[in-house]
Amino acid sequence: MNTSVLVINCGSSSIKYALIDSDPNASRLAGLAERLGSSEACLKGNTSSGKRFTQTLPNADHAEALKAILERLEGRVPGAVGHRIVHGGEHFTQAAMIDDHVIDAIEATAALAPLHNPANLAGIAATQDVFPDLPQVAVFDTAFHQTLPPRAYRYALPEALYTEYGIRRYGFHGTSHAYVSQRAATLSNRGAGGWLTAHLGNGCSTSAIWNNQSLDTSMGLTPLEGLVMGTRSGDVDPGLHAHLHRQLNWSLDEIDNVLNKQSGLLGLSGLTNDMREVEDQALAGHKGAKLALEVFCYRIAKSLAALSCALPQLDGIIFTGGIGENSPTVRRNVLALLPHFRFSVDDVANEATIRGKEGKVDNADHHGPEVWVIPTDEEGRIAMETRHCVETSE
Ligand SMILES: Nc1ncnc2c1ncn2[C@@H]1O[C@H](COP(=O)(O)OP(=O)(O)O)[C@@H](O)[C@H]1O
Ligand SMILES: CC(=O)OP(=O)(O)O
Ligand SMILES: [Mg+2]
Repeated sequence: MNTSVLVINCGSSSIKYALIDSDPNASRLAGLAERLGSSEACLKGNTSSGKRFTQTLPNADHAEALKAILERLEGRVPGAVGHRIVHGGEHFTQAAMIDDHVIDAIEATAALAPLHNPANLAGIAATQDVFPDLPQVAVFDTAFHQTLPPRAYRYALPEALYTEYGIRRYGFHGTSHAYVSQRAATLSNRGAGGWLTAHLGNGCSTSAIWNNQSLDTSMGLTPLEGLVMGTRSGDVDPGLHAHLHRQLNWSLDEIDNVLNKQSGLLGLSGLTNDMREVEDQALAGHKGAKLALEVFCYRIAKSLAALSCALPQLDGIIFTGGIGENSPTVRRNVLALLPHFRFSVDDVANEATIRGKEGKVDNADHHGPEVWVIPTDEEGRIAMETRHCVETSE
């Protein structure tokens, strides 16, 4: 097979893409088409000579944005397309060649990831229109977490809700947790022992990984459970839904919308879902922003402490995602809330490890668990799994 893979990560109003060669030294064409469906959609990316470009796409939908993306690939036709699919339910423990059966299975789980799966399906349809003859592969966020044992994936609910309706914890961001934990195991002397990972982007989740296998994670049936996120509440009292309905007469759709789109950093700060602005405003003394930062960090620390129960031993912790990779403040605040774990952060290294830098940020001479910052590479991992899936199906 021609070994370059076009990776497509379709969100509801954006598409991230990357054209990835099997030679890691080859230049990677990558970019983002955002605000799709609005009058000022925009495509940003790089060219093989490293130049940045920006292109306005008037009123573009997913299909039009994909066409514009393909025109930016400088004539390089990929050998396969790899799609990020957020929810694969229990059907998929690894990547799968896309056919009608796989599309039906993705549709069947769409209700569990309403912000993600419908957009992922739109990305598949648009790509199949443009490349009807290329192999297309689905790489699932949930697949890496299929190693969770029942004690971690079952809710304490009547059994039939699991056996008949698949209501259980699935976990997400699997390609990211898998990539960063394997990278840390390669870079650290500790190897593939016990690692806690914190993927902190717009969506946020933690995971406990032992010997390259996920043993527990903070997201559950849907990507709403767990940590505070950009606009998602994370954990709330399960009694909240009934309370809001009975007291405020809110419909299920209204409740869902508030918890998914108006909560998290945005809800707490009353300002923004963007951590950069939350930090700036917190420094300037804005009460809501200070509270948002405090709750965000406390909930991450609490989740990491809870997940440590899944591990026989703790070798280190890994921060990744836009916030994990770029915010020394969040990393410092989270670790300060975990004094029993004997982390020892090197403040200079912590401040310096931002903007795509990879490294260990603890003091070299201490004996506690290590602290790593590892920029995630969901696209690289999706390309690797896509290539493997195509080659083993040939
Ligand atoms: N320098 C920075 N300091 C703090 N947060 C940052 C910084 N750069 C990016 N972020 C945050 O990263 C988040 C986006 O993460 P990212 O992983 O890119 O998102 P996505 O989940 O959409 O891929 C936003 O909250 C953004 O504010
Ligand atoms: C699963 C999930 O939350 O994904 P994202 O971070 O891309 O929103
Ligand atoms: Mg993300």
